[in-house]
Amino acid sequence: MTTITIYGVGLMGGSLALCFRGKPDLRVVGHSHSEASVKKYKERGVVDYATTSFEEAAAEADFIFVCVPVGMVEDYLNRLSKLPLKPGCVITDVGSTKASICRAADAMDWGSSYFIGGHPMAGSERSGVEAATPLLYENAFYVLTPGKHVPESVYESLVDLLRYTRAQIVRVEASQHDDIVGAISHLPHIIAVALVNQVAKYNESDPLYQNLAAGGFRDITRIAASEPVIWRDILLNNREVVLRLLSEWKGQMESFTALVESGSGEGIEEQFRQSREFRNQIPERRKGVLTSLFDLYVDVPDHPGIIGEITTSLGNERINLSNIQIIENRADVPGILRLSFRNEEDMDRAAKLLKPEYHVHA
Ligand SMILES: NC(=O)C1=CN([C@@H]2O[C@H](COP(=O)(O)OP(=O)(O)OC[C@H]3O[C@@H](n4cnc5c(N)ncnc54)[C@H](O)[C@@H]3O)[C@@H](O)[C@H]2O)C=CC1
Ligand SMILES: O=C(O)C(=O)Cc1ccc(O)cc1
Repeated sequence: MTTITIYGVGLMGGSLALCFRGKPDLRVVGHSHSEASVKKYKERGVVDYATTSFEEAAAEADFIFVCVPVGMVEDYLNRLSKLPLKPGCVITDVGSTKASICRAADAMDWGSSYFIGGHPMAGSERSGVEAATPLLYENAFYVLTPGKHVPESVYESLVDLLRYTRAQIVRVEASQHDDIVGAISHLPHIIAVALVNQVAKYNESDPLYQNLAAGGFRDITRIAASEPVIWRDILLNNREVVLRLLSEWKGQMESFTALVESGSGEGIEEQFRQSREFRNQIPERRKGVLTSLFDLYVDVPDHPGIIGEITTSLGNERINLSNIQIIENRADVPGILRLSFRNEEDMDRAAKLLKPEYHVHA
């Protein structure tokens, strides 16, 4: 029997627990500092056993996943390194930043256990065990940052266990990871939050802003609804990278200001041409760090009952929808329905089913 212990059974830890739970010869133990959470983990059946005792949770573990906010990871690792862990125990984390966590872990005395940094590059703006799903990591990249002292066989044992997530493992150096994730995840979260807060201010004097904010605005600001504590820790932990990126971002904004000020239509077009080219090269159907849902867009004529017809025909074929949204529903334009699925197979089946009757696009 292999015991897997998860500290912090929230969105990420809970989703890992659901990937491992019930698999042959695996036992999942959850830890929380609060009694109420331990009760919840048990009631929801995400773990085989749950406890508030830090020591008891670690005692029999073969693998330990630390899934708490980034600002607490170092403290958890420090406490773990001082416990009599099972020889050969592999400790990993899921923190969104890697350089400072790995630096701190490298300086700890792990005895006969090993630390390997981890970051599953999938998630959502939701949080807590209530949002956990075993499908979270499917098709996503999962970064591992093993230090030099970690034997290959130990690294492989973690990779082997992570098969259950159906994620694609990538080995990256910790500081390179932080540079990349800073640009594709941390900066976008700041931009989304700043944009939403800017519009929220205008909305105070004219509520029409909120009413008209739909479609593209919702798309690029979904992540502005992310958990504040998690993001406070990420941005403060990746401080230097984030500050450099923000300074370069200011430069980007200044260039745009200059183009608009000088009326340079050609310059503006060129910016859009460049971004379109790079944007179109990004693979569409792999889950990235900013979760790409499996979405279909269906043009729907404006007649009563149409949405019911579509959802009923999907239901009859047992195709699960994860979300549904009417993007445009004015009298003068056809409506667009966005159907979101949890995986590619459901999306493809839905497209096949709906195509004969409706105009369906990705
Ligand atoms: N949210 C996301 O989409 C992603 C998050 N991560 C990383 O995963 C880790 C966990 O994040 P989530 O599962 O999203 O968060 P969450 O809020 O859903 O879960 C956090 C867990 O940590 C526990 N915890 C222990 N001490 C805590 C404290 N003092 N304050 C708050 N929570 C405490 C909570 O009880 C909870 O079980 C973070 O390090 C985050 O950077 C990594 C990839 C994606
Ligand atoms: O909601 C989204 O798309 C995210 O960006 C989720 C996310 C949050 C933090 C990470 O370190 C990785 C992924």
